[in-house]
Amino acid sequence: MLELSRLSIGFRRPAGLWRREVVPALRGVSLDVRAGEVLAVIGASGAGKSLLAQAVLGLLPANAVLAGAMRFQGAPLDPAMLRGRRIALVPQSIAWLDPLVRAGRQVEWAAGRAGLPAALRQPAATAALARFNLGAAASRRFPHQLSGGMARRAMLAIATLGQADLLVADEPTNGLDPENAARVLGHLRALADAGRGVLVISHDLSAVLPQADRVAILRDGALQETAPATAFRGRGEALASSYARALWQALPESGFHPAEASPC
Ligand SMILES: Nc1ncnc2c1ncn2[C@@H]1O[C@H](COP(=O)(O)OP(=O)(O)OP(=O)(O)O)[C@@H](O)[C@H]1O
Ligand code: NI
Repeated sequence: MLELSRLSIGFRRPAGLWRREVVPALRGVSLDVRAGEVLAVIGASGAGKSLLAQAVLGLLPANAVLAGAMRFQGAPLDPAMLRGRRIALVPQSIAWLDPLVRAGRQVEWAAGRAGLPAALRQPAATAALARFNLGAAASRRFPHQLSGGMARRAMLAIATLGQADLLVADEPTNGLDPENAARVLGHLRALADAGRGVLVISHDLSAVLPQADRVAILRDGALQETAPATAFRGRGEALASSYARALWQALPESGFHPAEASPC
């Protein structure tokens, strides 16, 4: 569905009086998202995860330089044409919500953009908010009256309300308690099971692993490997990169204790 080939992103900055240099941020990343799957992109803060999302949605800052190829459903990707219709984004920042408009109304707008007739927009918005555990009281609030986690769930309602084929969710569980986080990831899983493609970005491998089909590991702008979620078991012998193995072994659920492994 989505194919990224050798995608590189850098940022122009002045270097002396006349020259400009490009500081690399994403280096030759190739990956694909298939219909029906959840692909998790995992990496530490600053690894380039959000840049990947911004590139796919055509939302990179003006000083960004992009190289490589992006294709969507077999054709060169034109983000401006597809954004919000065929490709939806759950942004990392809750500042994407309009501060002057009540949350429920913003979800209704999304229903309008999805092509629903006026009479159906409010019930659709109510249902979308309820899916993420938000009721009428939250719907009436302005963004600044919502908690961070509530605002994130409102953005999830907005992004998932349409019929987008591909959903890109950038840190969709940040600020959520385990119950709401599980609900969010469960819904993303259900969208994939219904045939959509889901690219979920997170710094938290253990949170997304149970719902992911494949996991792409980013480090300092470079892809370390893309592995099936089933490779994250045992001591990570099935993982190709030492970085992915170290990430896995650091999790309690790996059951790996370095102290036990070394004879001392
Ligand atoms: N507008 C910009 N100008 C210059 N550099 C930028 C810009 N936006 C991002 N970067 C750089 O690109 C790199 C990757 O940023 P990105 O936001 O993709 O990280 P991330 O993996 O999403 O991190 P986090 O988990 O903290 O959200 C960082 O080194 C960042 O400083
Ligand atoms: Ni980010």
